Amino acid sequence: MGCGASVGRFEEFSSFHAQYSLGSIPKALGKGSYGSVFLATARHAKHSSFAVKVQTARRTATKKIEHEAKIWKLCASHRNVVHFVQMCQEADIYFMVMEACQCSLFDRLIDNPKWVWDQLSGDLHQLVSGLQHLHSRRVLHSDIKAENALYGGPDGKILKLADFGLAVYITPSEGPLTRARGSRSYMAPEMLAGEGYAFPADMWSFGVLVYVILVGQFPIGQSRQTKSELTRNIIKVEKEPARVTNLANKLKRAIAVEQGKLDRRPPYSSVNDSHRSSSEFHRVLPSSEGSMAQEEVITRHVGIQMKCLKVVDFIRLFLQRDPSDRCTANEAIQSELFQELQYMRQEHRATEHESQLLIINRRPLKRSDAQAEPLQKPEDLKDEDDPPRRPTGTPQGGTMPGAMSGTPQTTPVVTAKSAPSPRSPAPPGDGPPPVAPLKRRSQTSGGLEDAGDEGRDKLEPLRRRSLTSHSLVDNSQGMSLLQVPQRRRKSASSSKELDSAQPSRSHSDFQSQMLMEAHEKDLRPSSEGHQEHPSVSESSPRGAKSSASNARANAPAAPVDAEPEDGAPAELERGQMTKTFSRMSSRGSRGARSMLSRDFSGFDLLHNLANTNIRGDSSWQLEQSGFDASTLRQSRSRGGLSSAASLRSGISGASGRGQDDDALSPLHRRPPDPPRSSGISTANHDPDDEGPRPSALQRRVSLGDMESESQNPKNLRRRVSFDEVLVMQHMLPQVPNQVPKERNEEDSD
Ligand SMILES: Nc1ncnc2c1ncn2[C@@H]1O[C@H](COP(=O)(O)OP(=O)(O)OP(=O)(O)O)[C@@H](O)[C@H]1O
Repeated sequence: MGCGASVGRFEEFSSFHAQYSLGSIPKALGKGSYGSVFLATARHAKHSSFAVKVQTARRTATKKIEHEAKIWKLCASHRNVVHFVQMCQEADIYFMVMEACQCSLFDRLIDNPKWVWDQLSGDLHQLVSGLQHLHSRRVLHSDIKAENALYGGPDGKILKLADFGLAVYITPSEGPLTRARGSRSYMAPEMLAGEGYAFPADMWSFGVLVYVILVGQFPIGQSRQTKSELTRNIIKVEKEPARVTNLANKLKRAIAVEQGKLDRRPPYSSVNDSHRSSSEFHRVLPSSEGSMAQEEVITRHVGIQMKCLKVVDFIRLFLQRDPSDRCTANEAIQSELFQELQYMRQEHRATEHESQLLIINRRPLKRSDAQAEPLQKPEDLKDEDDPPRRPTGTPQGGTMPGAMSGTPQTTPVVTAKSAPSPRSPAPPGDGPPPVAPLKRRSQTSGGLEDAGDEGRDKLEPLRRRSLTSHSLVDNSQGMSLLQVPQRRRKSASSSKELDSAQPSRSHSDFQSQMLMEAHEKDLRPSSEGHQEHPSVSESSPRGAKSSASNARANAPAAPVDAEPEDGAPAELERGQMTKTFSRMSSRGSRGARSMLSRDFSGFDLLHNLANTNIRGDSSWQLEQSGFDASTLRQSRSRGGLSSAASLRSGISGASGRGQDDDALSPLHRRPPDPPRSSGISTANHDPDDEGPRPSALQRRVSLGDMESESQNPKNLRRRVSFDEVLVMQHMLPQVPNQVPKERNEEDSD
């Protein structure tokens, strides 16, 4: 049974303009496939701002609009779901009134891809909480992606799930859904393979989203592949995406190498002060005192890497090919990641050190990369042409909304990879502000009326449509994200933005525009966007619902996105602090060059690991299967100061236990006066470059350079260390990603 029937009919819609005002010039907040979102104010309470999604029945089927509102109402009563206010209708225009948010997660990723640890885990926790709520109400969102997570709440810090246009209410009596829907890059393999899907499909999409947040690219797919190629690549994932596996392995190896350096270095107390002050060891340190210990630097590296690994392991809970191996939202909320978050929030309070452990997605995310995915027809609209779902054998019932409320989350048998703790953390408090330089939309009480008074020149252009595609970055060449040249970004197309200079319009004018837009849309082929997913037909024709095993059997043995194996480990000289430091600063010359060739910070490390080979110390190169972070923890715990510090940063940067602020904080204090002449350019490369073009200085900064020239004062800058660059990241003004403010074209294959 389709979900449309299960949620009942809407009451008569009231008039929108009797209750709300769009202002003399409607202020656009965003534009989607089916309508535009504007800022509105309530007439009876001028200080109340709302967002209203305006859709025309000609553009979007009435049934779909009503279905979206019904599903939304079922699950809107949660802090991590955008609040649904009401639906209004005037003629054939529908006004979906909702809580106004400030920006989407996608906007945030593009505008400022920085994350600090507790903020990241807090945001992820909020997303999982929203999903948990949806699934507990038996609502499958079906379109989890960065564009559909909005920052809202009183201070814009609460992440909320939005856009229920593809959501489905799954009754207990219904079998898995079969029609693929959503954004292809986020679609679960079983969905694309036509194997039937349910709530685990949302969790796969969530895993993809977290990977995008962390790495800046999709776990599967390449930039120039067609939809059918992407579909095949997703379907033929063996157990989990190869990129995820490789990234985890590289992180483990890198951590082992760094830990090995700590074990090899002489005890801190044995370092001769004269040596420290006379050697380059002192000079390369970025702190004002110049007294940061080597182990602190390494400790910081390990801390970042351990955090990266934690998040990658978290992602692996969801990116499992077999839906029954995937973590449910209920299980995810109890994962180790969130347990630590809870500890930090309640007992430890993140220190400055921890909160400044930057996780930066430096990938030049581009909106032009994000392609609109032809979205699928909601389930309730395809009753006539869809095959019936397979019954599950569960008792009939639960077809009315009232039956949903008490229905627990009953996903198919899903097992988390790691046993969650029985202790369920309470939802964390609001995280730190998502981003400082976010382009926040005005939500002042004056609303649109004021906007009109202030002049139309100040109107914010229509928020570019933000849809995600299968192709953020071409990873096929195994290039570091830092090495991937940013393509030339197109300037914003004024024709695709709301003309901020258009004259003030009356309601009828506005209505006319909506009708014109609807007419234009109707003229386009496939304008409804409800067609069968082409890729589904290509890769898994309907009626030929291949099983997972069949789909995998048909796939080539090696994943297309498999990455090269890690390279041979580099040799590490024991007991020489300066050389160890230099080596530490340049793990693998290739990686170091890459790191230093751009503005660089903590999570660039992850990018580097994700895309290049790592060379480590052979004695510390652990077998993948034998590696265990807890083993490292135990081994380090025997080693005194360095051990404690490393563990505090590495493990407890996440866990927050045993923080040694004095030992760790100097690195993380932001220098008061940012020197601009650091020698490291933060400018983006020419988008058309074949590859990165580091400056002469940057080219010199390599492992060999640092070691061979380390005693020459003239070459001080050449010995810029990993961590110096880290700190420079703080010191230098941020170069915002230059993202074309253009609306994406829809894919057309
Ligand atoms: N409550 C809101 N507050 C602020 N902005 C919003 C709100 N809802 C939506 N937007 C903006 O409008 C854009 C389009 O909204 P929405 O995704 O609901 O439309 P859609 O037609 O369903 O889009 P899609 O093509 O993703 O299906 C969003 O990407 C977001 O930027």
